[in-house]
Amino acid sequence: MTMKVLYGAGPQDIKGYDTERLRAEFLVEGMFQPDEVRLVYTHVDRLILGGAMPSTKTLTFGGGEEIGTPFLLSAREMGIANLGGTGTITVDGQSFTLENRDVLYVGRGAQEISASSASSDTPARFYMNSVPAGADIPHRLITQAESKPLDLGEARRSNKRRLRMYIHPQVAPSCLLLMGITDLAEGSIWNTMPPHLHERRMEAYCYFDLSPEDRVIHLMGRPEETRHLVVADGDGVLSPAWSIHMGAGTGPYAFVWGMTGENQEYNDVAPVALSELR
Ligand SMILES: O=C(O)C(=O)C[C@H](O)C(=O)CO
Ligand SMILES: [Zn+2]
Repeated sequence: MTMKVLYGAGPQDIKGYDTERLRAEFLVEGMFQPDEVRLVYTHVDRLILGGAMPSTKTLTFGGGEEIGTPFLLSAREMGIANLGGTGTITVDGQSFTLENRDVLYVGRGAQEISASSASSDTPARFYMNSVPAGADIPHRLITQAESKPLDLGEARRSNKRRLRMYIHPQVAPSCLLLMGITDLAEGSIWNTMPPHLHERRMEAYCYFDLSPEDRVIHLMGRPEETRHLVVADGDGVLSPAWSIHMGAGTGPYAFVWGMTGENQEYNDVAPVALSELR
């Protein structure tokens, strides 16, 4: 297992960032590598994000040496979304089979986590978000069928999409983690349109199901001074509470969103009018 650290940046900092620096602070590349577990610890609300892609072997992790606790989840909870082929996550001997777009909630106190794929031809791609937690909540598999759907946007505005909530008070309660997956309707390209801000929660995205040649142009920053990141399949993006987050794809795509902060009120957002964007 590898763990990189990102320290985070504020709106004043990014005024002077060039493309390389902006990408270094906000874009997480290379999370999914065959037979590796790659995590990134960010000081943006202490969210850890990362990927595990078991191909030919079972990957075992869960030690806490990098973060100064006995185990990785001694004081944290975790959501694991499967973005690839069928796979299994075993948490302290309890096994869960995750099909594509199923999500596992792993509660605080888990010690040993292992990940394997049903087939090395179509390996599982396990995407993880972990945040500090104040209570022990039992591990729980949330299948796509159990998630709560929300249909947004319109085809004529190219922003029709179905958002599914998995780790959410009405579906599978957690301490502070929220996690879901949004799929764009065929022909639609815009996510999170119109955009919003939520000062009380940060957010992380992981874009997936893009063709190798396609990209998402992810918009970020203060509404009055936006920046963009050009994002490929499997890349993660950090969105601090001060930043908008929205994107347009050059081809089909989906993304996982994860949030943590002061509350779990999904609707606690401030809409941003498109006329405010610069
Ligand atoms: O397409 C969307 O809209 C989203 O998926 C929005 C994210 O869920 C989000 O930004 C939640 O705050
Ligand atoms: Zn948001």
